Amino acid sequence: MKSTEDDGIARDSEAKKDFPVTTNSGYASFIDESRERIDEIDVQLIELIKKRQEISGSIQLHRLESGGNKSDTSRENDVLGTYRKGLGDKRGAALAMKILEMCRI
Ligand SMILES: C=C(O[C@@H]1C=C(C(=O)O)C=C[C@H]1O)C(=O)O
Repeated sequence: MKSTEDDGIARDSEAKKDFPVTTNSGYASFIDESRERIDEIDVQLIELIKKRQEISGSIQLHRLESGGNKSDTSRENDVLGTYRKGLGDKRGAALAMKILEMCRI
């Protein structure tokens, strides 16, 4: 299995402690409960993305209606920087680009 050092992603070291993953049923419970947590996170992420789309869209629309450009490259670079700082250069940039794309009207 990859270690944190290999890929830069921290592991949830607490997750497995509640389960005797040395047995088949313990392992299945660990997977099931971990997936439930992932599902909850995904629901939250989707809600946050939808909220971001609404806010971003209203800024873009306002700018368009005032005769300006939809996009603002300087601000997009700041957003890119935030994600790179938080998630690492490669993953951060990839996610920021996707989110910016999804928020364009
Ligand atoms: C929301 C804005 O408009 C656009 C959308 C952005 C975004 O989704 O973060 C960033 C810059 C702009 O291209 C903004 O200028 O803040």
